[in-house]
Amino acid sequence: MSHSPSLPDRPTLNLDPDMPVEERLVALREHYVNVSRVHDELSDQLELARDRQSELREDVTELQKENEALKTSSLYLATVEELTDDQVLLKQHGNNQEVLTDVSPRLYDQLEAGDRVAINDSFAIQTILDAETDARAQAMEIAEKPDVTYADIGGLEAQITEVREAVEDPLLNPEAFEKVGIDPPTGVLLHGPPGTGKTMMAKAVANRTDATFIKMAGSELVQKFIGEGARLVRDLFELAAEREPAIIFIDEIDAIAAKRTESKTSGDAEVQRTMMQLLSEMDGFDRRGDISIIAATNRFDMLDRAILRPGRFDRLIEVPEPDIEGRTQILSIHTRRMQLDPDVDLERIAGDTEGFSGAELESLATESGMFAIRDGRTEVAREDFDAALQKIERDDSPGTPVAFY
Ligand SMILES: Nc1ncnc2c1ncn2[C@@H]1O[C@H](COP(=O)(O)OP(=O)(O)OP(=O)(O)O)[C@@H](O)[C@H]1O
Repeated sequence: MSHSPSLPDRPTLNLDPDMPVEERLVALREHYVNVSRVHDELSDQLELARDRQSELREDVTELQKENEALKTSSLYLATVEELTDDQVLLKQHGNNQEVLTDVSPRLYDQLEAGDRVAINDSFAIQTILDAETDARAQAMEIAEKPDVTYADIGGLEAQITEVREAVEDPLLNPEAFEKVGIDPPTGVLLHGPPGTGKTMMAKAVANRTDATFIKMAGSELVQKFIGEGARLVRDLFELAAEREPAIIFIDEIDAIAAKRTESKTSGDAEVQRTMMQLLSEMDGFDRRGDISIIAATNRFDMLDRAILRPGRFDRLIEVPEPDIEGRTQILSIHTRRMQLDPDVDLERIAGDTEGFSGAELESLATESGMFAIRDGRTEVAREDFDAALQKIERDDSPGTPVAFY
């Protein structure tokens, strides 16, 4: 990289008042010549600097493009097998395909055989994965003790009771199951429309039992970590064993456990491998009560029945859209930190929001607060809820179904 050239010395002019006029004139001429030279040198330098600036701008644009590409495209994982003189031999995970690829000198210097890297469709290396950016860390959300409690969940009393029996009791009181001589359920499957509180329930059990909450999203396993699904599932169970007591929460399990389709693309094979790994982890799972598995889906109809066999997800709990009573409770939970004008009638609002999920009721409350803020008030009034409701209904229409179940 070029360094900035040093600046030319500033010419000095020493005019002795006693000098004859001619000599002063000569000195002035000389000074003029020097000043012009310095001016030319500085102009040259300025031009060089401008060139450099536009080069750097191009670099920035290039890097921004790379950055965008990195954010938007699907990435595949590969391991560096060997570094040749100026190329890198990679082995792609999942299909074990070997490819030789070019790399920039900057990346080349950082690479070592054995490194795990993310590559794009054209096998260009996008990033080197270090311990932190390793797929395991990215694919799992881990919380020591999530802060959601049962009191934060509205309208799901029966479901909460079932979850507590199936997950909490075996964790807190395993002897009871031993004494009675039954095995606790292996896995609990929560199914129902989006935004109805499934994730919240899993977090609340973890909170109650002081368990580590480890979440993995099925869709990410197959879309983002192509070729890594099976390994990540294995890692998930290993991590849970390290962090006992733990609750494994697999969201959108339908993404890895959908019924087999006719098409036989490699993507399907990869999904199958991920699901087989999950089934084998569950089958080999020694249910001692300190690790619980909860999965959730909005697409119960799509599930491969193999995952519902005894010893797998053998406890099904339906989490429906809230009824009017549930909606009232959810609204009161999400408005409990707000100052409500006495004319706000949550039951009436619940009556007007048939078909709303918990998540949608939460946004209704937030949206109402926004209307109050816009109006310069701290108290939220009935008309704010009316305006929010109108806005949400307008945004949803025409024809976008609220839930898809
Ligand atoms: N029953 C409920 N009580 C209170 N809040 C709720 C309820 N259901 C949903 N919410 C609100 O909606 C948000 C999303 O809910 P959650 O993530 O539990 O839904 P989910 O059923 O897991 O949805 P998805 O299927 O989309 O993953 C929560 O953070 C919460 O604020």
